[in-house]
Amino acid sequence: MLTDNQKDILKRSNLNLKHLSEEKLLAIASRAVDEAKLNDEELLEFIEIANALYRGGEALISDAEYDFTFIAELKRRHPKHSFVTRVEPESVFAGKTVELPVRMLSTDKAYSQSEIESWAKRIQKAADELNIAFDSLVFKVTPKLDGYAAYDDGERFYTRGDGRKGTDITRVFERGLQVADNGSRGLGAGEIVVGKTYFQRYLSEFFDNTRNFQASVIKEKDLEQHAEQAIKDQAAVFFPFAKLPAWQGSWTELAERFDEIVKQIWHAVDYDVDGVILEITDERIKTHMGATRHHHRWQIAYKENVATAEVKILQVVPQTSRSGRITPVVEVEPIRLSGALLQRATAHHYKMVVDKGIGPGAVIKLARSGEVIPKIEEVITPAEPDLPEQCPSCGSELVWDGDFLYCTNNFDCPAQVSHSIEHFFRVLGNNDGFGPATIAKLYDNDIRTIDKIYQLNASDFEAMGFGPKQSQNLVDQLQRSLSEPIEDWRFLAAFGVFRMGLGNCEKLLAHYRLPEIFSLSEEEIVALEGFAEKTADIVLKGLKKIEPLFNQLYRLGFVLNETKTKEMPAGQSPIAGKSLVFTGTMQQGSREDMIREAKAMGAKVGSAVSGKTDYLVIGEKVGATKLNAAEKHGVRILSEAEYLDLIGR
Ligand SMILES: NC(=O)c1ccc[n+]([C@@H]2O[C@H](COP(=O)([O-])OP(=O)(O)OC[C@H]3O[C@@H](n4cnc5c(N)ncnc54)[C@H](O)[C@@H]3O)[C@@H](O)[C@H]2O)c1
Ligand SMILES: [Zn+2]
Repeated sequence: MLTDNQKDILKRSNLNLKHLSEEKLLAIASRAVDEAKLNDEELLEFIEIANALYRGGEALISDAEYDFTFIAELKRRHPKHSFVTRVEPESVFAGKTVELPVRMLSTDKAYSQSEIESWAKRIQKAADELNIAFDSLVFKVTPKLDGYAAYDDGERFYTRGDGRKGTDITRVFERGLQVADNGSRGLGAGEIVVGKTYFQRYLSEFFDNTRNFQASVIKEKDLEQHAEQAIKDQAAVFFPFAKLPAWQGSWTELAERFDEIVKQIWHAVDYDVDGVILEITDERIKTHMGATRHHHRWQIAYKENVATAEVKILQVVPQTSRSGRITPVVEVEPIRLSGALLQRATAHHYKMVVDKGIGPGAVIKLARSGEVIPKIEEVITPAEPDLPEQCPSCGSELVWDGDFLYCTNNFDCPAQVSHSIEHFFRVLGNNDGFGPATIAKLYDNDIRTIDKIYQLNASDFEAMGFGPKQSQNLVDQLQRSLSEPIEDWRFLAAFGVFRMGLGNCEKLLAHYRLPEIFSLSEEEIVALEGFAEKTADIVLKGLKKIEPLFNQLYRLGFVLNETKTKEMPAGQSPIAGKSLVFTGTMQQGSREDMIREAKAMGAKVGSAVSGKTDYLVIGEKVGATKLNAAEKHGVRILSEAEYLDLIGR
């Protein structure tokens, strides 16, 4: 049974059990029902409820189960779902909902030093792009408080809410809450926490856990007497991140003394801590790297991985992918890890297989970090690897390109051809029947391109050995794929151009219409959000390659829903035709992103203020030159918030 407190939280969050019964909810929580057996609605309802209960201080399951079992399953089914890509909402507190002064995001997470190293590489790239010496950068490590995120602007106090809008809980300060360490008000983001030792001694009798206690401090209009006392005793405080004990130093030192530094910072405070936060301190890098809707790219949380296991490798099987890359699939002795049965692991490429000795008999440490197929964390006992000499599909010679082995057969490697066809029908998503077995049979009958498939009629299928019923069904399904409407970006993504997954196709088609994308220049692609120079080059080459097939299929008359274009019609955009200059550090995203958006809305964006400038948009830490110039020319100055208001965001 759910407790009364839990029921109360669900009621306040406006969550009802629609797809699950209470019994099933609890059965899932106790893992008596496997997550894979849930349909999408049930899985999502379970996650929503777990999240609300967690935020309300009455968690139903452990964090590890939440992250590695349920969110991992959701991520596998719907990688773009808002629970994966945005800040998870919290909505259980009494008080007025208000816009937050700055956006409060979640954090990106890493569970191994190698993931931290990849993050540092992204910082290095940003430093290179800005001509800043990477070695001169200061990294900062602080404890990751496991309390309640809140923001103190000096006057008002807010919960994190959904990251954009929080709840005004200024009353908590009015009730006597202090800032940790005799700190002053107005230090920005932090967490409401309670001392561990104090909790054990005075509060554990009345509250299940610290989270439960912290939630009660925020949630209740009338404080419980022990909570009131804890505030008086300054055991429960607001701890601004700016006041946290920190390690600071260069990347070289951090990488060298990683374990030691993490351990020291992890234990630097007497509060519940669920990791450490690593971030870069240089404002230029922060602005340059910006943020996703979920986290700042210049910050990352390092958490301990609870789900690791040591297993023996049975064999490493080469598989040829759609692009001809040979992927090593590592098969291991089956093992259960945080609830799931694992039988295989990913090694990124054959270079890694060779370097690390990933061969039959080797013992490896697996970590399940949010992905369904676990990563190889460490090779404990290496073994001689088996390197494939030929493509496992067509027997052609293999060549190395960088870290990867490739099949040299670009025309009729069965694996490449079949995977491309399969990919096409799967991504379209408006048909059934073209799975691996069907496609293999077509391949054997010399039907090896998608346009040829669309020319087949029922008797052609029958002649290839498909039964009469299946043959008719295949023809019906082809017809259905042509007449059932799909988004144009989905259609484009089905061609499997390297780097043009669903997301990038949608971005591209928000600016250009379908056939015209084939005549775009590299500059035009680079100008779009998310397309760097290197990507643009690869995308152009990829588009060239599919153009003939695309034209043939496009002519068949698929029913495509056009993506809504980003450009607003002039007159409707409040900044169309206006001349803008952006300066300073922006809080709501990177300056580059804002500039791109402004351009897409029809504004001209310059770098210097002149008599022609309409608006100067200022972030934080603005130099005097631009401000003086604006004053001199009578240019209207807008704060970041005023600007976002103006464009209606
Ligand atoms: N058990 C459950 O049922 C359940 C349900 C939902 C979420 N969760 C847990 O919550 C996590 C997601 O929560 P989240 O979005 O708060 O993300 P998160 O765990 O990544 O934490 C992000 C937050 O860390 C805080 N933070 C703490 N110390 C900090 C420091 N030193 N510097 C900067 N920021 C610091 C910030 O307030 C920031 O908002 C999940 O990974 C999961 O483990 C558990
Ligand atoms: Zn091949």
